[in-house]
Amino acid sequence: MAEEKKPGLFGRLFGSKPALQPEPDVPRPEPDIPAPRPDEPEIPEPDFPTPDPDIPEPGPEEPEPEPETPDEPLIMRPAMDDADALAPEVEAPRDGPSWFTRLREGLARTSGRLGSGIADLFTKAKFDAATLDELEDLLIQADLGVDTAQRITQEVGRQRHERGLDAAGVRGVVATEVEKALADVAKPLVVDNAPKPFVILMVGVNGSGKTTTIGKLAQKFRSEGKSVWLAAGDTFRAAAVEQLAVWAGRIGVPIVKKDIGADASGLAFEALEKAKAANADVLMIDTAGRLQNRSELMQELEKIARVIKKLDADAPHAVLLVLDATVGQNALGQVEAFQKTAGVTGLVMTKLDGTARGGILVAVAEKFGLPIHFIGVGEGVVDLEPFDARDFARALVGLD
Ligand SMILES: Nc1nc2c(ncn2[C@@H]2O[C@H](COP(=O)(O)OP(=O)(O)OP(=O)(O)O)[C@@H](O)[C@H]2O)c(=O)[nH]1
Repeated sequence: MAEEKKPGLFGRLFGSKPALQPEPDVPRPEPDIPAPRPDEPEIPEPDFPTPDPDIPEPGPEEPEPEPETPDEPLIMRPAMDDADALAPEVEAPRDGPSWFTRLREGLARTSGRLGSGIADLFTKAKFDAATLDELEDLLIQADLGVDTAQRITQEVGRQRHERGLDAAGVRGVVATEVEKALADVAKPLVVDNAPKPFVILMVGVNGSGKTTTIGKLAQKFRSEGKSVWLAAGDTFRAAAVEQLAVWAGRIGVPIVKKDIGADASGLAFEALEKAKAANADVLMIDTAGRLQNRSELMQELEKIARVIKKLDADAPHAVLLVLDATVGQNALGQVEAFQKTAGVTGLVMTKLDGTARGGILVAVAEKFGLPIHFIGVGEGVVDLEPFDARDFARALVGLD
């Protein structure tokens, strides 16, 4: 019998259709880390000796770190350092389904449940107040939030009364109302280039998709011709550093990393120093996944932000909270906690393909009004795109 061919790392990162994630109640503590296959090119060996992990901790009360410390962080540079010389395999495929098609497919679980639920409402003898209550329940079950569900239901009731609505009409009203709710938060991430680099701090709970998102964004920036540096600030888990190094190697960008247990703020500081010296356009700093109720870990985030300000008073220029859509209502608590501690400036919602409750994005938008910059509907590099309110709203209810 022919052995089933497993997708390799390349397939997982850049093309193949991922298996849908289960819907966990809590964030998964240890996500799968893509491991390089033996037949794939090795990441280039560093030119630098392995540093002493005990780096001085720059802090506000402590002396400024010297520009050149003896314990240089490990910098892995890509074989090609030319922004135009992207390795061909990291180029996003130009053919294949459009983003909207992938978005629709990604949101199929949510739109399938909503769509069939709405269709069922029309099998009733009459569309009355009880039917509207059922519609409201459906919307709440899709995690759109009570306020939004009520508002949409009222609008459906009004339009049904005025002009009559069939199932498609109801889906249209839902899409329009969702789009209105999201219009103000759908904002692109603007990377401005003065002063360089634009520093992006990525935060979120374990397994939310931070590292993967950094890889996808780095690839995007590179394809726009920007020079990108990565900092492996998750100094708790060797696998996280390795995962980021795999992305860096494939995309062809330098990564700054230290041994496990090193101080994350010191690493961030040195990475910014190096990226500045290299005149990089963008520096993305990964951070350890943390539960929002672990105050000491949350304080570490504050420290990273504080320390890099010594080199650039405006850094980090963006603090992106990566939210896993499959955690449902937990996402609301995460935004609250990270907003307080890390000064979140924008959101990325991943794994919308792994849930039938993709409406959580609407609930988050309504409650916090934070910009939503990107959404993810799969593990592939093409499965993360800037957030568009109309596309999302239509895909959410299964409209073209
Ligand atoms: N289905 C699906 N999977 C995703 C998406 N985004 C990320 N993932 C997967 O989610 C898992 C966790 O992603 P990571 O990037 O490792 O998460 P992390 O936040 O860096 O995790 P920690 O290192 O534990 O903090 C990986 O298997 C990713 O491939 C998405 O949009 N859809």
